[in-house]
Amino acid sequence: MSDLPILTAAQMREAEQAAIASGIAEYELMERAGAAVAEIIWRAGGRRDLLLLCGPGNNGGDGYVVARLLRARRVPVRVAALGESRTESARRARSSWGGPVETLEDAAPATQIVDALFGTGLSRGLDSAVADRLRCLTEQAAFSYAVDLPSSVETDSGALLSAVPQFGVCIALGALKPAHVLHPAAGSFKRLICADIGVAASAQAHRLAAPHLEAPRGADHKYSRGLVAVVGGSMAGAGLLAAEAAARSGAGMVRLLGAVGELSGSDAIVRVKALQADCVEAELSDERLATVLAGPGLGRDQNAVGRLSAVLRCGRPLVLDADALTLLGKGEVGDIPPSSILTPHEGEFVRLFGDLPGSKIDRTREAARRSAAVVVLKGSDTVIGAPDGRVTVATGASPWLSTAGTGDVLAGLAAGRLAVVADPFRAACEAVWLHGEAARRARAAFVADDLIAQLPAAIASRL
Ligand SMILES: NC(=O)C1=CN([C@@H]2O[C@H](COP(=O)(O)OP(=O)(O)OC[C@H]3O[C@@H](n4cnc5c(N)ncnc54)[C@H](OP(=O)(O)O)[C@@H]3O)[C@@H](O)[C@H]2O)[C@@H](O)CC1
Ligand SMILES: Nc1ncnc2c1ncn2[C@@H]1O[C@H](COP(=O)(O)OP(=O)(O)O)[C@@H](O)[C@H]1O
Ligand SMILES: [K+]
Repeated sequence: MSDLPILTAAQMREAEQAAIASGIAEYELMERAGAAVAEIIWRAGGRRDLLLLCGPGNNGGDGYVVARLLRARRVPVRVAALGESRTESARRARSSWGGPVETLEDAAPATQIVDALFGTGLSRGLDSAVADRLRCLTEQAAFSYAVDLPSSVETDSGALLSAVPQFGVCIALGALKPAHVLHPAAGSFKRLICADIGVAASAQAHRLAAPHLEAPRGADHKYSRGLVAVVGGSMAGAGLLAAEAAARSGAGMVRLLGAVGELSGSDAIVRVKALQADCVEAELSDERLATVLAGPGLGRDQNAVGRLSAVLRCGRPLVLDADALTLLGKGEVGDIPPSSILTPHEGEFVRLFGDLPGSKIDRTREAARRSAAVVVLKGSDTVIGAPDGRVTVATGASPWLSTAGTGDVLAGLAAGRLAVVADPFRAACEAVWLHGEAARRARAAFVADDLIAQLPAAIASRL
């Protein structure tokens, strides 16, 4: 997994224009795109018969290049087009193909199908007859490819503008687009390949990459490795899950502040009786504390408000989750201290920041800017935003994560990694990646505790 750049349609056009200004002709970019796609299809499908569906723009142009190149390798290729080509490069690619062009309605199914109808230029949903035909042909093929994007997905938001069939492979050209990583669009293909076409793309948004972690050094001790306090509350199990995750995150020591004696769990976690706000305040004055986590199981009553206020005043790097976010959203406690990590799910996010416009990437970035905090907006696509505009998006997390308590594990993990690396954005990225990796290792039907058990192996895999 690499930290591939993610570009919006406009940013991609800018990158393309810069490449053209540097002396690469637009048609040359189309040839490169077509060659990259043809190579991928050739390697997987060899001489299996293939049907290319070509649209009117440059996405269709890429398709004609693919058709020509695979015909040259003696693949039985047919082309079906949606009208005439409307750009100069696409017309050139079509005339270089020079073979027969069927209509979409008349085209018979094939073993391999390539959707080169629309890419970043899609401006509205497909006509229902076109969407139906695309679905039918795709479902009947054994191998299916979407060139750049599945036709019907909105490039910048990942929304579906009309029904999208399930593709086997999506081949992103030059860079990833938001629709490659954001749901629902990111669920419309099984595999994603990003083809390099020589367009230099620098971006503030990237796909989350596997982190490089460091093992403790000989001179380290439990305090130098990071002391984490987890401020528990009325739902003690959630606080314990978070504390257990923090304890297996690489941090040196974890204290769980709350009631003592009523919970099982690891004896490595130091239970500290701190039921009232003043006790929490006293405990959080320990200079050695590297991070404080509040939220999982905190509760929402007046006692929780008092405890959270003590947390917000303590001056340590914070991770705020669950009930802490809900109380902040209600405006019942103070402001969010800068450099905190916030880990909302969609509901908590809206309660905190309202109904922000734009894609999940835009909304997370704006929330991070407004709060001066690192915001981890969770879900099947988790977006991590920093106040300076950097964003990473985690893809491919196991849907088995949709089970109670996994958010508490993520919050504990984020607090632990923050204690280790002292950089909120890096800590949040590491935590999200490790969480996804623990889920991958736990395979299926796991509960939150099983994720925690997988954390040491997930960490060991990145040392
Ligand atoms: N960027 C790069 O570096 C490179 C980009 N390359 C490729 O270019 C692709 C982008 O090409 P593109 O801009 O020509 O847009 P594309 O998606 O082909 O379609 C636009 C056309 O479709 C039309 N149209 C839109 N929606 C419609 C609908 N629902 N139903 C019917 N018509 C509809 C729209 O007309 P409209 O009616 O909106 O005016 C317009 O005519 C990109 O994805 C990649 O594959 C590579 O070649 C090389 C390097
Ligand atoms: N369908 C899904 N696919 C992948 N990850 C998911 C899915 N649903 C939830 N998750 C992840 O599981 C965790 C759930 O967190 P949260 O909603 O706070 O649950 P809880 O409060 O029960 O712990 C988050 O890390 C989220 O990203
Ligand atoms: K396409």
